[in-house]
Amino acid sequence: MRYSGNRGLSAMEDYRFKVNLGGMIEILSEHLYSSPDVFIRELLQNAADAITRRKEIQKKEFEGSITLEIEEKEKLIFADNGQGLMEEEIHRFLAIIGESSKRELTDRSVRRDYIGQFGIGLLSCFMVTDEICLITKSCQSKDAPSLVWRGRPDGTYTIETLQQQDKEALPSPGTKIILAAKEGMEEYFTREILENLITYYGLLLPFPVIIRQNGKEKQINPVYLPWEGRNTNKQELLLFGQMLFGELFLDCLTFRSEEGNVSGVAYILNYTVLPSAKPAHRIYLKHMMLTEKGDGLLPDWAVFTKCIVHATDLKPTASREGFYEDETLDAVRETIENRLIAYIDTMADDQPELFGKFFRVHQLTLMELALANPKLFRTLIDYFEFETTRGTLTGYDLRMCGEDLLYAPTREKYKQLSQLFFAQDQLLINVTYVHALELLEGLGYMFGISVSEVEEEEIEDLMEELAAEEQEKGLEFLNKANKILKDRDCRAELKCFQPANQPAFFLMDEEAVLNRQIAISKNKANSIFREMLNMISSELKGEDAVSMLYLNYNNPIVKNLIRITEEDVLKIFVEIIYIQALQIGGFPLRKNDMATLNQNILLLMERDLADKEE
Ligand SMILES: Nc1ncnc2c1ncn2[C@@H]1O[C@H](COP(=O)(O)OP(=O)(O)OP(=O)(O)O)[C@@H](O)[C@H]1O
Repeated sequence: MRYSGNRGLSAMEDYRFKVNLGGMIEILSEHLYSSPDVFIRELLQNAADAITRRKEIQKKEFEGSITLEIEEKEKLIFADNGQGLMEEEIHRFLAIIGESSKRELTDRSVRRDYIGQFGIGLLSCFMVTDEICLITKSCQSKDAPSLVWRGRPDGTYTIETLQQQDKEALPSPGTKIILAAKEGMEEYFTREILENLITYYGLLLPFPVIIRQNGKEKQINPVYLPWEGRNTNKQELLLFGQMLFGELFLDCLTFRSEEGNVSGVAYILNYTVLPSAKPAHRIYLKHMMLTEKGDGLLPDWAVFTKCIVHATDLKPTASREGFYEDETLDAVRETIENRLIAYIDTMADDQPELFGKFFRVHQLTLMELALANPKLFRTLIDYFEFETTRGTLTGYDLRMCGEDLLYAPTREKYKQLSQLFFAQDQLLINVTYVHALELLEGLGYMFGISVSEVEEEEIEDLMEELAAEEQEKGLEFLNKANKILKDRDCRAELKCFQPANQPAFFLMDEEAVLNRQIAISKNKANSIFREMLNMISSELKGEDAVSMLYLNYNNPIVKNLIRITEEDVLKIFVEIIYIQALQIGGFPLRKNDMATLNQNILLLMERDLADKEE
């Protein structure tokens, strides 16, 4: 009892918090642990720590081992030959929640060689059982007795000392944990589930982990890291990956970071994944499976890999499902990142065939990667492909062609111009594919090549002026044609260009294209939407947005047209050429365009028939 000084107030008493263990277990199972599966992880972890501790105490060689004995759907016995516990340790470490023998006694800091640290892991067993029975014998004294501790979720426990002759007494140091299946949790006591779980969590443990059932034993782990120390060749590593992840991989590479003492293998997926994909890795801490999420540890862009990673010096979060973000983690990520980049870089030169496959499968991810990383850009840009008027060209072809690089910014523009550029063997690049423009601009920047959007002048450069006397001959015709096209916001010009069989080439201003699309949509739209479209079109330059119809003087039909004097006949031809040029360029046709075309074709047919009758 304590008194509150000399003020004459009543006595004040100190009370102790009490913990409702049932409530705590509920919190742990519902909020901290992702599923009851983790009880196997916690048991393995404690056994591994106990073996580490015994090695430390005994200072002489002994081989640790863990055995899981299964009584199908009823019971499991989880045994290790670790350090075991004395009675006072049981009272302290098992009975006080949050107390752990794995912290430094002096400053309570976390010991780097142990996996556990919080003193709550064992409670996870209550997700699958109503009683934890732990039989233990300490290695610290020759005469240490076998003790039986029984803990229940209501917070009560008992300790019993066994006599040496008792059947359950342990012959040598270690700990045995016996769990009976809680109602409804029998599936966690089946061979199938337990073997899966123990392999998943304990595959990389450095001492044998054995499953025993009906007198038969099976070891589930190789006891060494397959990618370290020994001369495991690539084929073997690929087989290991196939066994681990259950799929075939294109290739694999190993990595190692001294910081955090991290090493592992990155397996290259054999199929395309979206850059936003979240692959399932296997990330182990101190030989125990920790998480499938590579967040923070593996570069975000490494989506084309599945990795198995082992770390000893990274700090896990409380839920043990990830790592704390700190400088060490950043350094490890950078090392893995550099290794992957170097791998891609050298693969391009050393294994061109494999690189070709890799490149085809992961093109989209590699584009993003190249754009974010100048070093990789330099390697990869030569392999990306671009659609051009000279066929499909790679980045390498483009940077070696020795020409300025012109591109069409929209699909429509490319469609309009490609015929003209193609006919004169001029280069025009379609950048409307994902990342194409950024890659092209990056290429220009890196190799000092001019990259620009195609302008009207460049288009006009592909067309020749008519000789002076021909121009004069064509003037009257042009005036008439312009009169015919006036209502269509279009101006005609006479030029010479290739291909000669193309009578006209239509070039529409970007805003004129939009105007045309709006006009078409307005016809179909309801009144509110029509209002909106009106507002948009009023902001465009409207009247000034004039399109050009370049009539090709190299074309025999156009040459003949110039000689036609009857205006009604000329109108038929000019309108047909105009609408046909629209169609070739892939422009949206207005409602009356098709009607005009049909009407004109009929008129031509009538004229032709009338001529024949005469
Ligand atoms: N197999 C075992 N052998 C020896 N001691 C054990 C064993 N299992 C548990 N203990 C003791 O019980 C304590 C509590 O275990 P528990 O799993 O609850 O927490 P922890 O391992 O210390 O930390 P964490 O909650 O991070 O796992 C341990 O610190 C250890 O002293």
